[in-house]
Amino acid sequence: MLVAEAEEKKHEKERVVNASFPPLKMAGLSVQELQDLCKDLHRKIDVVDEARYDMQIKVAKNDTEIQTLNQKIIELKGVKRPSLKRVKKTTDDMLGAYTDTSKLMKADFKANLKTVKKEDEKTKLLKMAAVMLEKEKEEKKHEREATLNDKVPALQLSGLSMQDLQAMCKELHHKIDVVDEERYDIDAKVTKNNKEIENLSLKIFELKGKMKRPALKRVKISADAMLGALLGAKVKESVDFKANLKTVKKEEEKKEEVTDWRKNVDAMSGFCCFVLRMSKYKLFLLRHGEGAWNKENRFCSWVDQKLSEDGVKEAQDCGRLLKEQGYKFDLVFTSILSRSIQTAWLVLEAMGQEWVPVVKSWRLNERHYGSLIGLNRAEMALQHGEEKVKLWRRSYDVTPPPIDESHPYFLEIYNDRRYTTCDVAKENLPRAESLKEVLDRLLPYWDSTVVPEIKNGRTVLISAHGNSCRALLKHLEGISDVDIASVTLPTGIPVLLELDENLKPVKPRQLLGDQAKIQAAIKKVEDQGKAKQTAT
Ligand SMILES: O=C(O)[C@@H](COP(=O)(O)O)OP(=O)(O)O
Repeated sequence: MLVAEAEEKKHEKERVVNASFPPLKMAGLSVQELQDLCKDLHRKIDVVDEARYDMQIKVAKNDTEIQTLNQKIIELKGVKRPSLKRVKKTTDDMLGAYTDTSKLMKADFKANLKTVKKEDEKTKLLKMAAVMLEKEKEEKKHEREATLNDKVPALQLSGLSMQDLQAMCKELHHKIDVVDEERYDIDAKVTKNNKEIENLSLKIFELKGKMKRPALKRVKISADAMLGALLGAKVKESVDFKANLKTVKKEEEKKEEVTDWRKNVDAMSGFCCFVLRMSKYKLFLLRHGEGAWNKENRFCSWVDQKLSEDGVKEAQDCGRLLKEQGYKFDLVFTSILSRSIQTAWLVLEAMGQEWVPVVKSWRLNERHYGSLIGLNRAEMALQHGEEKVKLWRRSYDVTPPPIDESHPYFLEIYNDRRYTTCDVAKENLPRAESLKEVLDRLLPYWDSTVVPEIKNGRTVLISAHGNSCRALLKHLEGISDVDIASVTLPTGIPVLLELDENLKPVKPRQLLGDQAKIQAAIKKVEDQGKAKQTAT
């Protein structure tokens, strides 16, 4: 069986590599055409080699992460890592250690920082560390460029005969195959490592046994609705009967609190009230195209992942659709996470409106999923039940357990330079958020920065995330705390809101595009929280 599997993998690899670079056809080509072909092949080697190089770096990073996670598991199982020696060092010694890279690896920063009492000394050290990190990043960039240039030296075509050119084409074509095969193998390793990291993270999560049962939300619901639910009528999955029974004390409580503007509208005989109010402004909300971790079904949140290939296409399709429908933007707001920025760029490019200003703020970031970050939703549903995962993902005021320093992505997030640019100090940035907390941090930005632009007549696109857009929709449409749980946004689908002069919606939100596809995409996002077995 193992042999058969290995054979199958080999064929798959050959198929993929051959499909990316079909056989060489040189018959009948002129000298000029052969030169062009050489250039094209040379460029392709560059592209594949860059991809290969980046993946190799990722493998190295993942290997370190796997080691750290394994160590963590050993510790959690009770075998203690030998404690780090706390060396009392003067600030000058420490600064020396930071500037001397050979000592840098040995410095136990955490232990030492505790010994540095004065605040200004700590700041000095942190600044030095930031400079060091920046320098290291630059060095890595140069190293990358140097390695890539070495591997694919510049093309020399002048004075080559037709025969020479044909030989060179063959050589370059062969080289592409070699590099692409390497890239393929490394890619497979990245996928394997990702899976391993995911499993280890899950194991740690379980070992810590930290997961507190999130407080159940008390939903006010009418007695009739509850009886209906008990008798099998169609009810929302999120209803918590126990909590509800306690809230239903008197028959008067049958009166359901209606804060959803759409319900109010229904109560006032439907659409007539829309036509009474004029649409003054158009606002577009967009959840970015599919990100790498959306594809892997992992909670991505504040981890900075790029768009997947499908995500790039979604963003481009979205731009083309908006262009076809004749929309023009004056201003785009994004979060400070790459997937929302990349989406904004691709949309603007597809619309031919690249010049439109793009303004970024952490306040539009995805909801901070705390310690759930990096974990696979389906596996969490298997472990903790679909209901709980739904509460974490869709309830209004349940905050997931916070991220702490031992979390595998803690440093990647909080050491990122972008979080030194926020309008709150890094240590006051969230460690986990409910949807309510997202709205709390988003509203001041909306009121102070976005609203004035809209009221000045600018057509605004907000390219953000599933939950930051849901929070904004809740605010704008007055959706109730309960009903917001059933609002799900698919990736790459623009949501058009038509607003009156007070920025109140005058008609239901429109998800633009093929409605059947949109419904299928919404279902796909909802199903991410189901406990289906993931392939191993
Ligand atoms: O953090 C994430 O993984 C998703 C949302 O996850 P769910 O709330 O859908 O679980 O955010 P986005 O892809 O919009 O940036």
